[in-house]
Amino acid sequence: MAESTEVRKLVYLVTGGCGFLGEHVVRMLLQREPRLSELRVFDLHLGPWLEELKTGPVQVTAIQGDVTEAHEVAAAVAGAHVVIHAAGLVDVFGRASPKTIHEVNVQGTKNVIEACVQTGTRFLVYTSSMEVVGPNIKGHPFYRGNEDTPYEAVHKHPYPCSKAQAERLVLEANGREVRGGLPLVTCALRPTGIYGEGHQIMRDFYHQGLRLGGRLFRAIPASVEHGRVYVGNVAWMHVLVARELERRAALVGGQVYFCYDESPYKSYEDFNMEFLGPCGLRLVETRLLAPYWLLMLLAFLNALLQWLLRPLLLYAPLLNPYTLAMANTTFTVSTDKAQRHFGYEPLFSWEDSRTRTIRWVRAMEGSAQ
Ligand SMILES: NC(=O)C1=CN([C@@H]2O[C@H](COP(=O)(O)OP(=O)(O)OC[C@H]3O[C@@H](n4cnc5c(N)ncnc54)[C@H](O)[C@@H]3O)[C@@H](O)[C@H]2O)C=CC1
Ligand SMILES: CC(C)[C@@H](O)CC[C@@H](C)[C@H]1CC[C@H]2[C@@H]3[C@H](O)CC4=CC(=O)CC[C@]4(C)[C@H]3CC[C@]12C
Repeated sequence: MAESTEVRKLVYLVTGGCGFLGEHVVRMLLQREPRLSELRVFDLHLGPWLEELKTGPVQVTAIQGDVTEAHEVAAAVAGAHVVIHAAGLVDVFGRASPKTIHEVNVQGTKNVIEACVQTGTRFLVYTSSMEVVGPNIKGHPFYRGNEDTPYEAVHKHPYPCSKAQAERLVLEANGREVRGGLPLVTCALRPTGIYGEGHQIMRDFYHQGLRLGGRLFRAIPASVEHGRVYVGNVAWMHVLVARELERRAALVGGQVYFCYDESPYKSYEDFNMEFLGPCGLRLVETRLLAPYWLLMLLAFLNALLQWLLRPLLLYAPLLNPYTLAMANTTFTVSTDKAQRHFGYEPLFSWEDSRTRTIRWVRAMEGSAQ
């Protein structure tokens, strides 16, 4: 960890800094980056919690802005030493149009890259995703794979397509000359399914279970492994790689890193029950009641209903053809690339991550009663 006596001279910008991951990155930077003089938090929707951060030694600058607006991005980037680009439209439930997803995730990332080049910011960390790799449209499993594991990364859904395009743009920008004549250094982090305090999908599962009398119904075989990672460890990897980008530019620049930790390899639903079970929910076995063909039918009916209702209201259930296919395809990673390249080790153990997440769900429980 950097010496606490270090001079505070660095300016960081976190785009999407008020999101689920973004907030944890902001808080982790304030706790573990002693060289910070200013932390800029750029987001379409600023959170009220930012105000409480303005009493410390670091200047926290809240910037309400849109990454699809190049001039707003350039104004936020100008003068920053490091940009952590976490802003994105994370939608696999049909809430946003493919066009909007592309505008935010791809054009928004282009705007961030160009802003770095035009204003002279040299270090860019992009929050990519496991989805850039898979699961692919053919449902091929990716079992304990790494950054070099061969895999046919073919996608049709707008979200993984946009993340793959954005990641490619970031990696291709590595080495571009920025204002002042020095090279841009970029890298991309690929978290698996992030969980932890503030995870909206976990909140949705919890509320669904409350509505169903404390029960959730299994849709996915326990044998299907799905990679998950605690949000605090994702935030920590961002802080660490941002710190090492300058010192290890030749090694880290232009690289991708899966982001995972010691969270156990389980099915998506069984993993969620690690937190929802201690909060009173139980997972009902439905093997005989809900064969896969019936789940697919229900998923397609949900998609049809969403389309029919769209002129009237947004109907966006957890179960749709894409989410069912994702959940039903094994995708787990096992790699030491981040450890070898910039010394990443999870900051939070599985036990600590689980305890913190359960505490958060229980706090929701209190607010739900
Ligand atoms: N949630 C997950 O399991 C995973 C997420 N990721 C990536 O992590 C990043 C953050 O994701 P989450 O925190 O889960 O999502 P989130 O939706 O909680 O956070 C995204 C943030 O970006 C902001 N944003 C959206 N459109 C914007 C725009 N046009 N201009 C400025 N800000 C905008 C939102 O207001 C929000 O605060 C995303 O890039 C996502 O692709 C990667 C792997 C897994
Ligand atoms: C209704 C049941 C079929 C239930 O099991 C569906 C679960 C489903 C909502 C999730 C299963 C896999 C998740 C995705 C995965 O973790 C990878 C992701 C990476 C990201 O960058 C964003 C989130 C997500 C797409 C994540 C979304 C929720 C699932 C599809």
